Amino acid sequence: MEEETSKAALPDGFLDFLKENGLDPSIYAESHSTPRYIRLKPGCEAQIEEIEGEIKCKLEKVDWLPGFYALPPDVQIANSNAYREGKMYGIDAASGAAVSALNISAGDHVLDLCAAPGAKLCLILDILGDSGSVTGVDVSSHRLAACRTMLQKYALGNHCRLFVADGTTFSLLPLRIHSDPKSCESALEENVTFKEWTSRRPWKERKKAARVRKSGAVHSGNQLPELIYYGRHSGVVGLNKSELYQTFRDSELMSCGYDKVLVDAECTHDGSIKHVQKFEHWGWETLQRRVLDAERSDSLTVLQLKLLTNGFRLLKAGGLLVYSTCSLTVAQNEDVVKQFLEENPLAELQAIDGAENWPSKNGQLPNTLRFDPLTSKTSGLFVAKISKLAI
Ligand SMILES: C[S@@+](CC[C@H](N)C(=O)[O-])C[C@H]1O[C@@H](n2cnc3c(N)ncnc32)[C@H](O)[C@@H]1O
Repeated sequence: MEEETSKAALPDGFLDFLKENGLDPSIYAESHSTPRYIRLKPGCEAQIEEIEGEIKCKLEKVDWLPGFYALPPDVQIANSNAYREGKMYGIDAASGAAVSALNISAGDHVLDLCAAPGAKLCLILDILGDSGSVTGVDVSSHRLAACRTMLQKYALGNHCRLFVADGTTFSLLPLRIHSDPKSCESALEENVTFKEWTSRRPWKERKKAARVRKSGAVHSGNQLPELIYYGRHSGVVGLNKSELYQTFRDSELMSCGYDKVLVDAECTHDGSIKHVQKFEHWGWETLQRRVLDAERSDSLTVLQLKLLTNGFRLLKAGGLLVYSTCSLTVAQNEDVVKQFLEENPLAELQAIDGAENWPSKNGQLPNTLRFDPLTSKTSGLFVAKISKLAI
């Protein structure tokens, strides 16, 4: 009966899309009761009762994912003081699982290749605390600007730098040597150093960045990555432009690359029930155009493979990469990973620690995982963990 209701609520085009991709529409049957999830900023756990009082509901601990809490789907948090003051984040538990699969430890240098709007990036920074670094990259300048706002809201930016760039060609290594944050020159010219970041950028610099964006150079990968934010301890302060934008040989990447890379790739979002639900308001025709278009799906798989390949190139030997999408189609997940493994003999799929207790199912490739909304009571997500072997 419930399945019938959900089928009736989904448009024919979407049902056809699910059928073509071998996906059972019943995974959306309980979508309207899927909980929403939050995590608390480290240090705010003692304030749980106060927060519960404010949002007028109990925070139910997610027993399989430390630090996460479930709430009924209709509870609003955006207007609460706790949210406004940056004490809690809205983030789906499956997203938390993707970050957990990276096994981040203190001091890691992490690359987040599709970072915006930044829910996973913030979690990574909270795990790292006062150590390591995070480099966030996204091709969309307005989405990455929202990510920067989030870093500022949660006071998380100290060890982070953000670049508007094409993740398929991004080529900057982590800055392992931290420079002197007191250096105080402008970095507009090659030979002067970056001073502390400020939101008030010189007019000339803003104009130049706008020109580059307008020309489409970011998308074509012909332009230097645009640094739109860097924290005091991100390693940028005190460098000059040529030091920041140094290029490296691929052989150097094996020892100097990132410890961890997250490729949370652009996808059709069909597994994300929250995303699908938005189309109830935007109109199902928009879903047809943005999600189901076959040509778009084909070019997406090419993009996903390129992002995964470049993310892996930037990983050091012994490092770990997580590939995730909020699509549940095999084409955007197992097929992409399979082709990538065939082309990259140094890549090996790894079991995800702790996943035996997660409400996920096995993917079609060994060690890959699928969170479907019905079984997991989370938003849909595919997760694969890949290590880079030494030569
Ligand atoms: C699924 S979202 C990432 C969500 C993000 N990781 C988070 O947790 O908030 C995918 C992102 O990929 C970005 N993207 C699309 N093509 C890209 C490319 N070629 N290089 C880098 N980012 C890209 C999109 O702008 C979008 O922000």
